[in-house]
Amino acid sequence: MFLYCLDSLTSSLYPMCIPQSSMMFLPPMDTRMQLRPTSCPAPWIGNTEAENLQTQFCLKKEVLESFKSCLSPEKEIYIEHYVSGWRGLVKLLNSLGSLFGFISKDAVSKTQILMNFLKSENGPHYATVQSMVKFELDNKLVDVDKKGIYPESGCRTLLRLHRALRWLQLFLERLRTSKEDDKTSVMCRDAYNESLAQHHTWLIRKSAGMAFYGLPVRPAFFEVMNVGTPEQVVDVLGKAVPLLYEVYQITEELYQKHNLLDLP
Ligand SMILES: CCCCCCCCCCCCC/C=C/[C@@H](O)[C@H](COP(=O)(O)O)NC(=O)CCCCCCCCCCCCCCC
Repeated sequence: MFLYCLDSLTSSLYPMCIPQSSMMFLPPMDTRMQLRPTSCPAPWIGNTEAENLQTQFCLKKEVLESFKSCLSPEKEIYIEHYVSGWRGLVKLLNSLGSLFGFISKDAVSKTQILMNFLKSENGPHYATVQSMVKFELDNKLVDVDKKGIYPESGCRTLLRLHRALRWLQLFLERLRTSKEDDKTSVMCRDAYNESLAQHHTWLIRKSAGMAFYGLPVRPAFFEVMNVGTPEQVVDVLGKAVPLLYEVYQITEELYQKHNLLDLP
């Protein structure tokens, strides 16, 4: 079955092939037709060129810089910048259309939980991932074995983003080393199967698998990142991937040390 999908870059329609057996996981037709939610206009569409420049998403500025600033010289991870890196990614995701809405909604909800902790009276304890872990464990604010009275602790919320960070790093590495004709949907699916998928229910895995078919082709995806020529994109990805890996590894070791990698 072919569906026509709005190309997020050129606003033209491009065909995407969807297996018939998977159609039941798609959102209702009226949602599919409106491929970009009105509340999330494409970031590059403004009334004037100046507005376009101000509102355009930029991978380097909104993601790379945030993840760079989230590491302190002592290798502590600042939650505020970590969250801001995720928010940049959500902005990019929103620009790809409403097919990805259920993913961005979950990411927004998780970043919001962390921001709420940061703004609360306990805010200073949530400055870094390290201080958050210490504070929540010392004060028994984490459901360790099964869901209980703290279903939305900072530790379990950040763990979900942490697992997604592994997917992101694997996906970006595939993109970086890909050739022009390689399929973004395949790169995304392989990275997902190697990481996040094992933590997701069957329904989420099927829905995510369907959404991947809606990804723009590689050249269009590179343009959405807005960092310049394909060579420049590859260069930025070459800086982003090791950085994301470092943030991932620091969190992974911390969570491992405290037995937090399987929080319900
Ligand atoms: C560009 C393609 C984007 C594909 C995204 C691939 C990841 C697929 C994730 C599917 C998540 C589906 C939503 C629901 C998830 C939750 O069930 C699940 C468990 O939470 P719970 O324990 O509270 O129930 N949540 C999670 O695992 C957290 C998922 C967070 C996903 C954030 C993804 C943001 C993606 C941003 C992509 C931007 C691409 C950038 C390329 C330069």
